[in-house]
Amino acid sequence: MTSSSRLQTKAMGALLVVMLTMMLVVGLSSMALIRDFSVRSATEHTRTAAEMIRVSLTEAMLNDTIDRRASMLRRLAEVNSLNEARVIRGERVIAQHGEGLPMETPADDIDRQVLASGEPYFGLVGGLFGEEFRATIPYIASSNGDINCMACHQAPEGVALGAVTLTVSVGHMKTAGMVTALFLVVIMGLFGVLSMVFLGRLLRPLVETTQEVRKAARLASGGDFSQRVHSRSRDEIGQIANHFNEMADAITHKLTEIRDHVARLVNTAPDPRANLLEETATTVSGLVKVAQFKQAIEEDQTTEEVFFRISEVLRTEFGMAHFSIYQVDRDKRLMDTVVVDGVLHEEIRWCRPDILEQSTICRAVRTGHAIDGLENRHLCRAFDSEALADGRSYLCLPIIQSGGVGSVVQLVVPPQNIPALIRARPLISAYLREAAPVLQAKGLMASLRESSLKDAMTGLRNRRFLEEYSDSLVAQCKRRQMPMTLMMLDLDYFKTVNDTYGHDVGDQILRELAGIFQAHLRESDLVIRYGGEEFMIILLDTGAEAALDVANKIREAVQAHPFRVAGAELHKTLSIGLAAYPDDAQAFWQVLKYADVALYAAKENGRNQVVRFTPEMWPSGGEY
Ligand SMILES: Nc1nc2c(ncn2[C@@H]2O[C@H](COP(=O)(O)OP(=O)(O)OP(=O)(O)O)[C@@H](O)[C@H]2O)c(=O)[nH]1
Repeated sequence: MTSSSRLQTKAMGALLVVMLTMMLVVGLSSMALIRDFSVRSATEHTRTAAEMIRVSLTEAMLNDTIDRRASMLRRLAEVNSLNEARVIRGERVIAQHGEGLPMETPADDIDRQVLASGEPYFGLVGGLFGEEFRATIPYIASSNGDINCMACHQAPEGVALGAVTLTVSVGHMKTAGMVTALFLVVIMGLFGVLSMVFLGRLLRPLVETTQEVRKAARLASGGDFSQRVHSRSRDEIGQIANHFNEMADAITHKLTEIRDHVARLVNTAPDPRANLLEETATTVSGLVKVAQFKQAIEEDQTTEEVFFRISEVLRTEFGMAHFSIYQVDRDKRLMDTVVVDGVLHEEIRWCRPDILEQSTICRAVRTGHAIDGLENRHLCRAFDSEALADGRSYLCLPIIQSGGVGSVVQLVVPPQNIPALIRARPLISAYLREAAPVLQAKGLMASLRESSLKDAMTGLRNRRFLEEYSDSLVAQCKRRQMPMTLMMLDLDYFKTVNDTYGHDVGDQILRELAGIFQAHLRESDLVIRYGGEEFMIILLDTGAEAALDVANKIREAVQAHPFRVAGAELHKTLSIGLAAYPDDAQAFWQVLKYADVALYAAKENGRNQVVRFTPEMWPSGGEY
């Protein structure tokens, strides 16, 4: 049963209870009133009859016809519609005139009590529902009035000479009362039925309206605001329907507006069949997370942190298990994996490895467009053939930075996860759109920083790099308990090159020299242009002895190298000073100074040689 019909049932039930109570009260009270009336009229009737009997008996006594009193009583009873009329003698009369007729002796307690008390008795025979009324009325001796009782009776004033017991039928009055009560009850019953019909008609618009409002509200709570309520009247119920409809219109309008705005934000077409409320709420909460994500990545320090955060979003927010994030080096046309399946710097897994060497093999990099391998799995030839055979699909989303593809997010799913990825795609794209400018800014910052630590002419690290990283180099050596050797290198008689061939040729020689250094060193060794034509090489995890070999190899390589300048072939030599940490000194800058002192010694000794620092070279023996 619906709540609205419950309302109707309640109202009808209440009316029914009221009507039944009223019928009962009216029925019973009308019966009681008629009974009361019948008792009163019977009382009056018997009083009158008693008086008539008294008068008749007195006259019979005076006329000496008292012997015929029995038949007289019968006639009087008939005339007065009495069922019974019986005269009883009191003790005084019996004493004066004898017992009299048998019927004249007291028949019951009431007779005796009335004679004794002199008080009349009136009552229904058989209780409240009796059909006969009985009156036993005493005849009191009195000298007053029109007849003096004491003239005939020897009795004191006020004594009951006798009494008369009369019974009269009140059955017809009882029947009349019941008929009246029944009539009233029937009338009220009819009135009740009419009231219920009327109430039902009155309640119907309320019931139907509330039923419709209830249904519409239930649908609205689930996000469907299409239901409208039919307005049935112009009263408050009709107004409720109208107000509800206006409210539903306003909500639908506003929500549609919000949904369209939100859909534009995530670059997707709103689905008119989708649940308005749920769709909007889901997208808005997704966008809130995107905004939080943006705030977080802006505070990240490196692009790597940003990529890892994207990876975490893919894993936790979208439940992606398999994906790759590639970073593209546009200048060199290379690309590299940053994250694979949530792990940083993992081996390439979901594409042919040759895309790393030639980024244009990657379709997303080449075209700058999203590559939708969910619909057509054979769209990109670089997708891993094993994954393809496993039935997996892919979606590759390029991240555009500085007008080109800076990175690519590749999502790999089994067939059953394709619909979920299609649904998630707009929001994933929203995340990547937010990440793009942040990655660009961070990349720019990183390259700016990188360039500020590099020498523009040779591409080697500069003196500023040394200033920034010397402490961490020492800390690293201490932590790993490894040695480190510093070399100071200086071209011999470089001034003459400048003077003879000009500065440009001098620059070219310096650049070539940088190439020779790098060719003879390990990846972990650091080559720094210390200033002018002076260079510094730091050999990590290398003691002075091994470093001497490296230094000599470099020196020999430079000596053997033909610098081709202005159509001529030029040979240059190099002097190298060398000092070791921690053997020569504990402080970095002191080791550096000692290397410089050794270089000076090499120059002094005739150039084109490697000199290892010895304490005699620093006669003061003091701290730097
Ligand atoms: N072309 C060019 N020359 C530079 C650069 N930096 C320093 N030089 C020159 O290198 C020369 C260094 O000369 P000096 O320090 O007198 O020493 P040297 O001629 O190399 O003789 P040594 O005593 O053997 O060092 C100077 O002429 C500088 O102008 C540079 O970046 N490019």
